[in-house]
Amino acid sequence: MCASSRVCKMATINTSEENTLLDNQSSSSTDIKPPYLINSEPYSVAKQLLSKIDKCSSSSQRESLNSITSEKISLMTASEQSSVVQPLLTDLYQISMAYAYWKANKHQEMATFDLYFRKNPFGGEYTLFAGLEECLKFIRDYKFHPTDIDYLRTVLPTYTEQEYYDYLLQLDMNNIKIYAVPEGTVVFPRIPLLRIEGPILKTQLLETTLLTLVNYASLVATNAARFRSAIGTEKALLEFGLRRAQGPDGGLSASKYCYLGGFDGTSNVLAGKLYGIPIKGTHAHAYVSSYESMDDLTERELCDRKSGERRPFADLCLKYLNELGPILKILPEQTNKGELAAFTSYALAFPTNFLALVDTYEVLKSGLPNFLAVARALHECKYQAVGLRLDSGDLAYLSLEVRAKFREAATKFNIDYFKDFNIVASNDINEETLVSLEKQGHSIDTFGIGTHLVTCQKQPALGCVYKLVELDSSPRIKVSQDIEKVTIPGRKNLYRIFGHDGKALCDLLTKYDEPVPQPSVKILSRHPFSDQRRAYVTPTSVESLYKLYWADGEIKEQLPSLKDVREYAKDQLNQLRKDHIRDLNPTPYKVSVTEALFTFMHELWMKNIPIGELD
Ligand SMILES: Nc1ncnc2c1ncn2[C@@H]1O[C@H](COP(=O)(O)OP(=O)(O)OP(=O)(O)O)[C@@H](O)[C@H]1O
Ligand SMILES: O=P(O)(O)OC[C@H]1O[C@H](OP(=O)(O)OP(=O)(O)O)[C@H](O)[C@@H]1O
Ligand SMILES: O=C(O)c1cccnc1
Ligand SMILES: [Mg+2]
Repeated sequence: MCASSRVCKMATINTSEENTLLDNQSSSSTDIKPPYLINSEPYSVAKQLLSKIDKCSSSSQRESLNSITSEKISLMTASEQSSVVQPLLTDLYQISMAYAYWKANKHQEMATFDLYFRKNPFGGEYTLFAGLEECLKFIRDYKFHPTDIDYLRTVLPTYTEQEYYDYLLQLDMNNIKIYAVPEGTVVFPRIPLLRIEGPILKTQLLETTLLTLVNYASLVATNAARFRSAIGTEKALLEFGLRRAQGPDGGLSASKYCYLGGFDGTSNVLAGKLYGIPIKGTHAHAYVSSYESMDDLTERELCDRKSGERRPFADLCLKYLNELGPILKILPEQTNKGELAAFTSYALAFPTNFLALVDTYEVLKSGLPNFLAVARALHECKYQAVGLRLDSGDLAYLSLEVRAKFREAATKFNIDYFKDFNIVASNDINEETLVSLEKQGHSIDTFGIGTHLVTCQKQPALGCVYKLVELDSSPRIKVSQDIEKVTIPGRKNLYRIFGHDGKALCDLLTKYDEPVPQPSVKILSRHPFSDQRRAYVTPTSVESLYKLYWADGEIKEQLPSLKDVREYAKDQLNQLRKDHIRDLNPTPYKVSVTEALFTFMHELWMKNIPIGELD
C-alpha cells in the first residue's frame, strides 16, 4: 500500500488541524509524575524487577515481567513519594539543626520565617512570583520514608539518638501555616513572598526546598515575561530549550514557568503531558540533509483532499519549482534537490501541517523556492501549507525578503493566503535580539527560543533567602554591614496601594497588628532603611496581598490552573506603570514600611548592634 492511500484517509481530517505548527496537544493532567522522578525506594524495587527481566531466558517471560514492572512503577508513582521534591531534597545542615533544636528541647518554639529576595533579576524592576503550587504540594506530602531514615542513620553521628529518628519518621507539616502572595503576582525586593509560621524545627526543615522551588521558577517566569514584553502581544513565543536546559528537571520547570510567564507553547512533549501546555514544533536540519535528491523519495503521490483522486505530488513540486524561477528571479536548477525531496516527503507525511526549515543550504536561492514549490503543489491537492522556519543569518532582513517573495507568489499564483505564511525564527535569540528586531522591523510571526531563555544566561540565579523574623512572639533581626541585607523583623502584613490611574503606586509592609490601610485615608510610607526617604500616600484602592494557603493540615485555597495563573500574571503586569517595565533604566517600584514598622525595626536594630569604643 502506498503512502497516498494512507494520506487519502486524511481527506476527512478535521479542519481545525490546519494552519497550526505541528501540534499535538494532550489533555491537561497535573498529577502524572515522570517516572524518573520516582523516589529511591520504589525505584530500587523497580530496578530489582528490571534486573530479573534481563536475566529471563524466554521472551514471553520477559514480556510478562516487563508489563508487571511498568504497572508497578505507575502504581508507585501514584501512591509513594512520587517526586524528586521530598524531605531529603535539602541541605544537610537543616537536618543537623533540627536535631540540635530537638536535643535542646527548643523544637516546639513557634517561629516565623520570611522568604524573599533582595534584588530584581536581569537589571529589571519587577519579578514574577512562581513555584507556590509546588511548595504547597511539597508541604502537603511532607513525610520521611523509612528508607530516608535508614540513610540518615548512616550519615549522622552514631550518637544521634534513636528517638530523633522516631520523631522524624512521624513528622508532618500539619501544624504549620503558610501565608503567601498568589502565584503569578508581580513582586519586588524585600516583600516576603511566603510567610511560614510554626514550630522552629519544622519551619527550619523547609528552607532549602522552598527556596529551590521558588528561585528558578520565579527567575525563568520573569525571563519569559521580559521576552514577552520585548516583542509585544501579537507574536507567538515558543520555548525550545529542553536540549540546552540544566538537566531534565531544569528543562521541565523551564517549560512550565515560561508558559506561566507568557510563552504560548513548548517543544517539550512531557511538559505538554504533565502540565497541559500546548506543544508545538517544526523539524530539524537532519531531516533535510537526510535526502540527497528527488530519487530518494519512496512515496511520490498524494490524494486530493476533496476528491480523493491520486495526484503525482513530487512531479507537481518540480513543475511549480520551474514556474517559480521567473517569479523569484532564481534558477530552479540551482536549488538543492535533496532539500526539495525532504520538503516533499515532509509534506506527504503532514499535508495539513507543512512547515519547512529553509536555511540548510541557502534561504533565498534554495530553501524559499523549494518551500513555495511544495506549498503550491499542496494547494493543487487542496491543502494549505503553514510556513517556514529561519534558523540562521540576519533574521530581520531574511524575514522581510521572504515576506516580499510570499506576496509576489501570492499575486502571481493568485492565492491570497500565500502572503500570510507563518515565518518562524530561531537561533540563539535573547531579549536584546527581540528588542532590536522590533526596532529594525521584521516580518517574523513566531519565535522559537531556547538557550538564553531557559538557562537565564543574563542572570543565572534569583537570590531568594529564608530568614527568621520572629521566635515565640519575640522579633528577630539579622543585622549586616550591607544595609540591603538587614532583615525586616516580626510578622508583617503586605498591601498593594493603587493610585487614581488604577496602577500600583507602592507596596506597604505593616506590623502584623496594625490596621489595614484604607482607600482615601492618607498614610506615611517610609523607605525601610533610609530616614529621609518618605512620602504621604492616599490610596484609591488597597489590595491585601497575603492569603492563608496552608493551615490545619490542608491547602486552604482552591489552586488555579496553570493557564489561569498565566492570565493572572498578564493582568498583574498590566497593573504596573510602563516605566517600571521598560527594558532600559526602568524606574524602581517603591516598597515601603509604615511609620510603626519603621520605628519598631530601627529600635530593634539599635538594640542589637553593640556600641564600639574608640581607642
Ligand atoms: N537582525 C538581527 N538583529 C540582531 N541580531 C540578529 C539579527 N539576526 C540574527 N541575529 C542574531 O545574531 C546571531 C547570529 O549568530 P551567528 O553569528 O552564529 O550567525 P549564524 O547565522 O548562526 O551563522 P552560521 O549559520 O554561519 O553559524 C544570533 O544570536 C541571532 O539571534
Ligand atoms: O538557539 P536556541 O535559542 O537555543 O534555540 C534552540 C535551537 O535548537 C535548535 O538547534 P540545533 O542546532 O540544536 O538543531 P536544529 O538542527 O534543529 O537546528 C534550533 O534550531 C534552535 O537553533
Ligand atoms: O520544533 C522545533 O523547530 C525545535 C524544537 C526544539 C529545538 N529547536 C527547534
Ligand atoms: Mg539551530
